Amino acid sequence: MASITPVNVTVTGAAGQIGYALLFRIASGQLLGPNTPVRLRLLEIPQGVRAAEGTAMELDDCAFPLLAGIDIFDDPTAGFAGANVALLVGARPRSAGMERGDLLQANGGIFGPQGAAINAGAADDIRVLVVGNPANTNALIAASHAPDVPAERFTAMTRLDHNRALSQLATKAGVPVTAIEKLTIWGNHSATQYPDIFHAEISGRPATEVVADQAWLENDFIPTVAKRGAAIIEARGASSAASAANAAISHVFDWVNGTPAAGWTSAAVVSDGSYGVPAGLISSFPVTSTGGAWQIVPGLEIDSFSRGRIDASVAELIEERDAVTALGLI
Ligand SMILES: NC(=O)C1=CN([C@@H]2O[C@H](COP(=O)(O)OP(=O)(O)OC[C@H]3O[C@@H](n4cnc5c(N)ncnc54)[C@H](O)[C@@H]3O)[C@@H](O)[C@H]2O)C=CC1
Ligand SMILES: O=C([O-])CC(=O)C(=O)O
Repeated sequence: MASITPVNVTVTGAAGQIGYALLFRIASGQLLGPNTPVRLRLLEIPQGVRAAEGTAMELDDCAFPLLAGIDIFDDPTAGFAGANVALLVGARPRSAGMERGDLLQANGGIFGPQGAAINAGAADDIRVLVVGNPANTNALIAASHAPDVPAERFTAMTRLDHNRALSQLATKAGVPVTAIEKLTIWGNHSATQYPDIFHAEISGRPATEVVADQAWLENDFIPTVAKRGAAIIEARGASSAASAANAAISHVFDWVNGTPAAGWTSAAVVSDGSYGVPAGLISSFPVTSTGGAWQIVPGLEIDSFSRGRIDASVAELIEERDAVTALGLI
């Protein structure tokens, strides 16, 4: 039986391509589970509102039993009022000739005010997933503008990278993805990310024994996973949308409902200093979820190959943090 009070879910960039792949799945109950009604709050820029209205008409036309209402906003304060879950998808993409600093500046102009609006009016149990790129640093900017919200409630998405790695490893090993456990994405959602199979198991056996192929690992697996976003853009003429929406659904579902007893998944969460990642950075780790909170999997041994790769991606995160600090964005 459906519980009575709907959960308020705010989605930014609702009229974009990920938004279109995401909203119907949220409304059908896949974000929070089959007993939880949802009220959608769509946040767009003014130019996106008309298209969001069209999507809302289609959502109405699905007559989803769990969809308790849809509201559309172009003002962050209104859009995040009462939000229990916020999916920050809308972001400023890099355009031709744009420098890295310009990109960070433009996104600071989006994620700073959105963080402040979350701080001002979201529900006490607000959980935020940042999808819009550069996702880790956008999450850091939003969190820094929300001093009253625990930093652990701001996360960034590396679940798509995790799923990409699962799929590549399963294909190489000739097993279903369900045979694989304990794979990890470390660091930044960027080409420096490190997909780590050194703790992974395939049907209970060490993945590095099943796939004893260091050349494949270094020259194929790691670059394929890390550059998959660019490969999709090249092939499709547009960036990943349905797979990104799918990953966002899984991230939030697991956060709220808990991860299975065995294994772990990957998410970018605020570092507590684990694994040499400076405290306060939002970096991808192996994580489990219980009681509605992510926990970083403790105590894994990190060999020197992995250490170098993790450090390189974390160095990029530090650079991004220093750049947005210098720009006065955090
Ligand atoms: N973390 C990840 O794994 C992935 C992240 N992405 C990122 O997700 C973001 C969205 O991707 P798409 O949906 O394909 O882009 P899109 O360009 O199709 O849609 C973005 C939407 O955001 C809206 N928007 C822009 N600024 C906004 C603001 N301040 N408030 C509310 N809405 C705003 C735009 O009007 C547009 O409708 C991009 O930054 C993309 O790089 C994409 C795939 C994977
Ligand atoms: O590069 C992009 O805009 C898309 C992206 O993050 C991905 O597919 O991982």
